[in-house]
Amino acid sequence: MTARPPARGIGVTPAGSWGHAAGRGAPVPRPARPPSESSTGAAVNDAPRTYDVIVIGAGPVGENVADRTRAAGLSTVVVERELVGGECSYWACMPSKALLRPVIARADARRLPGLAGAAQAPLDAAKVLARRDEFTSHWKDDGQVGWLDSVDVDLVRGHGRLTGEREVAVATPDGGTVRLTARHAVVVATGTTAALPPMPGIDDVNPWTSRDATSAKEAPRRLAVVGGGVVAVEMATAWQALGSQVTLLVRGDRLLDRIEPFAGELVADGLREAGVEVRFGANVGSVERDGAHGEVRIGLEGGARVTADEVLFAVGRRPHTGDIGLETVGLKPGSWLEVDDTCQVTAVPGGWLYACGDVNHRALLTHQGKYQGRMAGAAIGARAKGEPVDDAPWGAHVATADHAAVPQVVFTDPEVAAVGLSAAEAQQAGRNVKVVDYDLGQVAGASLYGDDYRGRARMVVDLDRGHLVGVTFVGPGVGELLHSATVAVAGEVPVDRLWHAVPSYPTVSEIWLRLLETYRG
Ligand SMILES: Cc1cc2nc3c(=O)[nH]c(=O)nc-3n(C[C@H](O)[C@H](O)[C@H](O)COP(=O)(O)OP(=O)(O)OC[C@H]3O[C@@H](n4cnc5c(N)ncnc54)[C@H](O)[C@@H]3O)c2cc1C
Ligand SMILES: NC(=O)c1ccc[n+]([C@@H]2O[C@H](COP(=O)([O-])OP(=O)(O)OC[C@H]3O[C@@H](n4cnc5c(N)ncnc54)[C@H](O)[C@@H]3O)[C@@H](O)[C@H]2O)c1
Repeated sequence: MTARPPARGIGVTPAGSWGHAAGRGAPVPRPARPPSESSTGAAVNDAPRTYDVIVIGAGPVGENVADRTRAAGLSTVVVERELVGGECSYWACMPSKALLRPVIARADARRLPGLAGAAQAPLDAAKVLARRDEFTSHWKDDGQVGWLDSVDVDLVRGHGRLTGEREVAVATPDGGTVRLTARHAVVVATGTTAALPPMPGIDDVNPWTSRDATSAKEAPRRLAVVGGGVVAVEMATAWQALGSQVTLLVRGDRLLDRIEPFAGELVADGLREAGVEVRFGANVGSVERDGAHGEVRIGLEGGARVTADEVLFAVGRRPHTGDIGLETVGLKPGSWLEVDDTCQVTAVPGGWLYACGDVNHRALLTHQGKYQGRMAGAAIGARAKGEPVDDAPWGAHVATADHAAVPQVVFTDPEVAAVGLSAAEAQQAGRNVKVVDYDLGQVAGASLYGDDYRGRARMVVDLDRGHLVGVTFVGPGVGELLHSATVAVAGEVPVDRLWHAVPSYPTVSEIWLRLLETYRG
């Protein structure tokens, strides 16, 4: 990763140059390296190397923790067993969005007379996949390793395990062991992997997981997708457009069940219009494949069957904590790591163990994990220097937004963009709220954006506190609107003051004016 991304050029920009770590000015002066430290991952001797901070896992979150602890002047080492940049850079956010961007651009073009005709052709799947490969730097991490080096964070390649308080042993690829000791903190940022449900036949069919769905070299003729969450709807959108006939098997009766119900409804409509077969109440009971490469037969409860060339299971995640030595510090292997708002693991005494990102299960999103990394890194820095920790809500060392203002964009057609609480969540939390809905297609900027614009917006106003606690937009192009809502929710901007925030005419942002007019009656 480079601190300042180079101008984008195919084959030049490393994965993760897209901003996982903060941009910064001059490098932070590095403390003198103790004799036991090495700047390489090679096993130099058996003596433990001592650092101020050890980070296990160099995904986007581990990188950001390391960035912040180095900025605080603490010597820092990260341990990575695969690629520096983690799941997000190589098998999740970046490749999936590289696959989806042309799909969404084409859908937008098809809504514009004068352009629609030119946008009827199928996507050139080979070129889309080649661009995806560029965004993953062909699954090489030299760029991000270079970034670590540029900020004086050491890297040890291998599988890291806790071996006791402040101790980590790394099993290196050459069969050696590097022992590390932390003066101040060990941060677990080991992320997650795809969960597979226990089911007859699942071990024999070699199902696709999110890794295959983001790195496949060609579109299967028929793809069955199991799940109704974000991975399922995004990957159904991508592969249907890239040439597969997709069948989406949803065990419940709606998509995206953690977001406002109208989001799932509009996304289901969009998937169906794109040619995806969406089946609700489809509970998969068994899977079997004809030989090693034959078709997959998926048995649904009730007796129905679906046949496909590949089956993707997108049914959630499990933490990478099964083999990281949790038992040596009194924790249960395989568990999510519960943390306080500075990301200290609450069940481990002494305050030296932190967990950031997916592994703490607060919000399985890159941007939110990176935010936790920034806060935890700053808290570690303050504690190491004996400075006060600002842990009041919204303080400098706490990830308060995890509870109140987690934003998420789902890159489907239409897009979904949501932050904070849904109406149902706010009501369940006992809040006195007013829910305001508006048809996005009635906004001038939206109708200019594309003909027959279909979308909807909702804001949830806490009447006792006088500010928004949740906003959801669904419609083409709404992803870029979301940050305005995040600022309103995280900033607890009084709704009366929002009335003075004038959106430009004629943009889709005028939805704000319409929502506020409706609220005020
Ligand atoms: C298909 C898909 C698309 C997604 N799209 C988005 C999106 O658009 N936007 C978004 O915000 N989020 C998205 N996410 C979620 C996002 O990928 C995760 O929230 C993010 O990767 C979490 O970062 P992390 O650093 O916590 O973990 P990871 O990215 O999983 O990184 C953890 C790292 O730790 C390493 N590691 C694990 N165990 C060890 C060990 N014992 N020793 C050494 N190293 C170890 C791993 O090799 C890995 O490199 C998507 C997820 C999926 C599956
Ligand atoms: N654009 C984005 O921000 C983005 C994109 C992809 C993933 N992600 C993140 O990655 C995480 C993982 O995504 P995901 O879609 O795998 O998980 P998810 O938790 O979002 O959805 C899982 C879905 O699978 C269903 N399910 C669970 N067990 C099942 C079973 N046995 N059979 C059938 N269905 C089952 C659930 O009801 C749910 O609909 C999410 O938390 C998400 O936030 C984010």
